[in-house]
Amino acid sequence: MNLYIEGAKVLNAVKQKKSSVKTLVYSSQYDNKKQLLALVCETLRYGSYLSDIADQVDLLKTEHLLKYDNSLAEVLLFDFLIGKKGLVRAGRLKQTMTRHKTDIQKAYQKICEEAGVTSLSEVMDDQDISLPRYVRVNLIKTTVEAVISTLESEWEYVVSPATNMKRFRKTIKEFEKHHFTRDLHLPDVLVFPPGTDFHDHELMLKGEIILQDKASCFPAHILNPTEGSVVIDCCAAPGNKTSHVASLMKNHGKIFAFDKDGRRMATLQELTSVAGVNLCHHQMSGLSKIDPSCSGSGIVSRMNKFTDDDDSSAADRLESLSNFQALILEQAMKFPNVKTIVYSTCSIHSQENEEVVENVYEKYQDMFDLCNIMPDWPIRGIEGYEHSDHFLRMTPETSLTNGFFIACFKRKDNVKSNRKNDVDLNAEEESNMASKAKKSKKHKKSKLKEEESNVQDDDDEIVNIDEIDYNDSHIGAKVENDTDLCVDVEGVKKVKKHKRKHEEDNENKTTDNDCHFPSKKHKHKHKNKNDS
Ligand SMILES: C[S@@+](CC[C@H](N)C(=O)[O-])C[C@H]1O[C@@H](n2cnc3c(N)ncnc32)[C@H](O)[C@@H]1O
Repeated sequence: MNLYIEGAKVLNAVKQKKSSVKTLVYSSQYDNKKQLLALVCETLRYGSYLSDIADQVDLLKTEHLLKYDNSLAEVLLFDFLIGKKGLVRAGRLKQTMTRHKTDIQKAYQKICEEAGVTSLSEVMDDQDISLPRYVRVNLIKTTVEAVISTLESEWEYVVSPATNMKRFRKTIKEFEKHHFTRDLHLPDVLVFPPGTDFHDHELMLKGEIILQDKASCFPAHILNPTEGSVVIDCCAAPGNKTSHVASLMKNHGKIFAFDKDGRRMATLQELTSVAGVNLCHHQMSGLSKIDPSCSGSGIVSRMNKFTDDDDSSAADRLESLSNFQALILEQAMKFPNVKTIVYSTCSIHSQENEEVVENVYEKYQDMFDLCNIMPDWPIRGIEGYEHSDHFLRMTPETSLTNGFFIACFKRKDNVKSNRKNDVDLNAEEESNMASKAKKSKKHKKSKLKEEESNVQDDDDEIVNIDEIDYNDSHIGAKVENDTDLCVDVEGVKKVKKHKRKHEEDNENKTTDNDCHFPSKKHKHKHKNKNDS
């Protein structure tokens, strides 16, 4: 089977909007899906230029082998001109292209000259959004000041004068390669130029810093757990947010980390262990029949716009994802002593965000309030939803992060539940959860092994390009338990605690439903154009 013929078939079907690139590539008979996906995506990226070159050279009219197939000409031109290895195993198609080599190169040069570049990849690089490298300081092991001081031997710390996001963006855009600064919004996050490589850095290896996109650092801050809190991380693996919550709790309190995927859970255990987290109980959860992934449509990838599903099967998928997300959010609301719930996704789709939150809120508004988180954050939920103003959105263009969505609920004062069944059910659930956690601790290793062999590999259908996992996403509902309730591994115990001074201080700082970020008078609205 020929790569280019298959590539052209997929490309034609995509152009006719028959299905998404991913679906078409997976249903192709061509063995090397990764290679096929890369070829189609790259050809789409350079599409208009390649089509221009084919026109200028008159390839379609002069070469019967191309059968008036513009897509075939484009995939061939891509590998002929731009692809790293040139045309591979193209047989007679290669001879066809080679016959026109001089004309093709002339046309390519002309286009480059017109664009003022020496190669078309320069044009593409300008169009790609590269996000800064965000580094989260692990407060369990060190302090932000200590990390800055260590890093100053290699990088230059820049004190940003920015007081708003626009200026902060400017500071970062003007960064030189060796610059870094503190994040404007999150006190434990440092910002470096895109592509800064920390993977082998000693601070990384010691677990003192963690590479985590800024957007995904917001949920833990919005949850704002005090030391000693009890937190349930519902979809926890691979554990970045779990370890962040532990860091904010200074390793004091309890975290129940749930995930249904044994392999990812093993990663969570490794990650939290390197980070020195020792308050975490890991648990495989039930609900395993529901499609686990969110669309991950907010994750910045050069290929995203070409691989994003926008066909009807994707609509079905979005629907089942949002059903799952609503289910898990409702589940969190049913815990009778849960005080704060943070819901986040790295999807840009309103079906997984505003719709999920508003539908669940409608059912539970007698018990929970929607918090007005970070009132001064300029990008709110999609307009047209009743509570858009209460939601946070992030986009690569505005916040220089992956696309992200966050909502936060707080239990109304003195309202436990007006639904008898919920309370009964929850006492049982909490008890189950606690005893499962105990069991899990005892049999952690054997259970993991067993689950790993049983678990369906969610990533089976994922093809990575440049190591990007398109399906990675955050269906994270985090639950901070009422401080009056201690969910212990022995079982559910109600323990009246004296509120500690720092908790009272914290309460005094927090007004109504506003979370702990400083509020500003002016609110701006932004309609997210990316939403579909
Ligand atoms: C995007 S990931 C979570 C990322 C994680 N919060 C972090 O910050 O590292 C979503 C997780 O949900 C898990 N998941 C999916 N369905 C689940 C279910 N029914 N119960 C528990 N976890 C589930 C998946 O296995 C996956 O690890």
